[in-house]
Amino acid sequence: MMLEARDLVLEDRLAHVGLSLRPGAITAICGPNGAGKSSLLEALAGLLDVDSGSIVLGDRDLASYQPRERAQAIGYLPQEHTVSWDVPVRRLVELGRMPHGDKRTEPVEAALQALDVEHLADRRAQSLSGGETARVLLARVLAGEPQWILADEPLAALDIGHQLALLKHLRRAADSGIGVVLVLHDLSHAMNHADRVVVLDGGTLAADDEPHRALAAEVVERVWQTQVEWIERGDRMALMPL
Ligand SMILES: Nc1ncnc2c1ncn2[C@@H]1O[C@H](COP(=O)(O)OP(=O)(O)OP(=O)(O)O)[C@@H](O)[C@H]1O
Repeated sequence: MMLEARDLVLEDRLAHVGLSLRPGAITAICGPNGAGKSSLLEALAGLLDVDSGSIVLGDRDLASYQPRERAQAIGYLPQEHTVSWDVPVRRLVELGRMPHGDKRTEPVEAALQALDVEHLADRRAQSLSGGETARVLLARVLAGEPQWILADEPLAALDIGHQLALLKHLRRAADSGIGVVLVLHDLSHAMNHADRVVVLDGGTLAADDEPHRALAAEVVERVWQTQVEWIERGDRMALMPL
């Protein structure tokens, strides 16, 4: 099922943004601070009242979905990683099954393993480090086995090893048909791991294309106002500030 933003307008935050996202791919949303990335992701998750326009999942307006049905389809990880309940980690991840109303343990164990947090399963959730918290909250999203994973800066608190492990996992999820949408500040990760990059600037679309085009040095210079050069090594690219 496609996930579409149709002519979205949100006061001072998004202006006439239109996007059509296909499942089975990783889409990165990039842009400078305040560009509207989190707002767009929240809107795509059906969590914002927009001034005009709509979000359409499949052939229906997302607003017409029951909250439970929407939560089964879309797993959303917000930018703020707050844990309000000091329950054991496994219990927190089990809450990801809530939209399904079942107690299946297999997706919970798979999510704990995928995010490398099995060893933390019996720890109190509020006792975790920042990166551990981020991984546990993403495990809760994965435990719900959503058709779409929408994650706001999922790599920000992670060390490089866990960043790459998560990107590999998300690639496998995308290859299995899940739609993955990530807000990313790290343009090298977006370049190397996304199938498509949406660049926002001041609440409008500055680019929406395959990574090499959307993040070409001239686009980065224009949108981020920073001079850069891409260094190529094999099939990997690294961003070099000039
Ligand atoms: N709840 C809100 N009400 C009004 N304006 C908001 C709200 N949240 C964010 N904004 C403003 O909307 C604009 C876009 O914010 P948003 O959080 O979507 O940007 P972003 O691209 O995710 O930024 P960052 O990289 O800093 O996380 C900013 O100018 C921000 O100050």
